[in-house]
Amino acid sequence: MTENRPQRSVKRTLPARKRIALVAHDGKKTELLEWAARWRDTLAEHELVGTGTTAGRLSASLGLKVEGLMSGPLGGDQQIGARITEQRLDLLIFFWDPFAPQPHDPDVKALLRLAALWNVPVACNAASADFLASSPWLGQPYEMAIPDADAWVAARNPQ
Ligand SMILES: O=C(CO)COP(=O)(O)O
Repeated sequence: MTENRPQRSVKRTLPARKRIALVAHDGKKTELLEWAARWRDTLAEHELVGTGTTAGRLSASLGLKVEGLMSGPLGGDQQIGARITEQRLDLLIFFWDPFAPQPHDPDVKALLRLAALWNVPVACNAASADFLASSPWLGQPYEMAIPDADAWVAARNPQ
């Protein structure tokens, strides 16, 4: 009986130009906009994506291209989770609101679970986002370990 978690890992290299998701709940949008304004020049070096409302506000206030996915309550968190699973996202900055239950709380939890699973760096508030944005790894390739998905499937399908 194999333990019910991936037993092997493989290397994944994050590119120098990161694909960064920016997301904030309504009660945290102002904080995220203020944070992003401080880091505008840094963010401009990377590819930005966000849930619908957050992306629209960031794009307008920063004057940068921010790809807009679906709004969070309509499935945007799940779209970002899918990108993480497909190794198409490198960093998640998600100012989730600890004081406001969301209609899509299961989606929020699912997104944070996938980020933890796939070893994606996550910032949940301005201080952690400062640490990520000031990291020397932000502008360089970064090698990390992720679960070996092929080995996981093979172990569950013994010949
Ligand atoms: O709800 C969100 C994340 O869970 C964010 O969605 P919006 O950016 O559309 O407000």
